[in-house]
Amino acid sequence: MSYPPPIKACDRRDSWAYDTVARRLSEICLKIIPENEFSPEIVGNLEKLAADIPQGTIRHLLDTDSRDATDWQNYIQPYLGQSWLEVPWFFAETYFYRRIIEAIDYFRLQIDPYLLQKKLGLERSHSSIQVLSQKLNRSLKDADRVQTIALIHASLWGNRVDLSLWPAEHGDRSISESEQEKHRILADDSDRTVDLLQKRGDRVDFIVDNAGFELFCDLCFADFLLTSGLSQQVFIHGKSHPTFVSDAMVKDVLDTVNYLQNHSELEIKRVGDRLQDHLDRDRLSLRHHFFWTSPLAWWEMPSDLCQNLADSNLVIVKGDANYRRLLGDRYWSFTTPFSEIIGDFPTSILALRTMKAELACGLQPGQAEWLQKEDPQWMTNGQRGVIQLSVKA
Ligand SMILES: O=P(O)(O)OC[C@@]1(O)O[C@H](CO)[C@@H](O)[C@@H]1O
Repeated sequence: MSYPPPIKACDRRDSWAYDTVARRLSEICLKIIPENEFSPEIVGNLEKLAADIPQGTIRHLLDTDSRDATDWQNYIQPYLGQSWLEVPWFFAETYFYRRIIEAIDYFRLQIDPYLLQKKLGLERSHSSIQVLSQKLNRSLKDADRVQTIALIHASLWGNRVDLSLWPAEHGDRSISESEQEKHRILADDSDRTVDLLQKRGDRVDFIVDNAGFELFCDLCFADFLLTSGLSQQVFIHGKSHPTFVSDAMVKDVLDTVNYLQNHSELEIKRVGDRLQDHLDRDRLSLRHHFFWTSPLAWWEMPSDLCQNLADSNLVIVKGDANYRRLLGDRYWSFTTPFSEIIGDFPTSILALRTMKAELACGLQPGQAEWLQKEDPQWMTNGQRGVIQLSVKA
């Protein structure tokens, strides 16, 4: 298969990619200093990293005893000596978050630098958690097509809250007016997804994205699948180390279930209790793999993970960074069909993504041009999304 070129920050100075590398990454790096109590040495490491972006050059990692060190040596080799702006944007970002792991000595100290943001993100989405909990508890009495689509949409719009973009202190961005939202879904395979789940939804895997409200929405969808009987087994795949500020790890899933279970409001507590029961009965299982923190495209997935996902009936991939990984973060034509890019994925795959980066696929002819006139920020302001399904026969 021939691939279009990868997005690079240096391609366009007015791009979101350029703004992310030239400005946002160093801001994200410096922001975690006051949010944690790091040693002077670690603070120095972070300040040096922030000062190095974007004019500095790519170098090998120093924490060479970490489990992912050999893989990262291979990832870095082709880009040694290039500037942060010249390398592919997806490499620059995943490498940046891995450089933070090095700077804070994460694998030895095990400090999640984004914990405060994750905690605030959950606590400040309280009203939306309350609304969705009530909807979920009621929906379980009649888990029909309409309810299933409602949970698909809730999982999609839960992605709109991304703490690397809208830090939790900016208030509750999670409330979604689902009915008025439909026109903001640029490609909607919800119905075909329900058809697939009703036929063969025994095992569903979520490649989750952000902790906080988005993870809560994904856990509600998982609970709905298991409690309704649509699925017998759900796997949640988290990141192997803190990354992209709010990306969820296994520990964040357990913390979220614990938060729900100990909530004073009964509707919320009921969701937490069911999720704990699913975990206790091994119907809900938690996994992580270093592939999900790598700079690799989905078609470079290691065989062990590929074989594991091949046993799933449907892999649900959440969020913008994971979507970028599915597309290899490349300049596909906006009308290239999603299934053409995803083609050989080991099983059926559903992407639920709000748009926060300048790439897209599977749109209708003329749709992108219309959107550009309607809203020049349509690809990056998180106000539109896609629900795209590629079915493995
Ligand atoms: O995966 P998420 O949380 O939906 O979004 C993450 C992300 O969109 O945030 C940055 C802003 O564009 C990008 O670098 C990255 O793709």
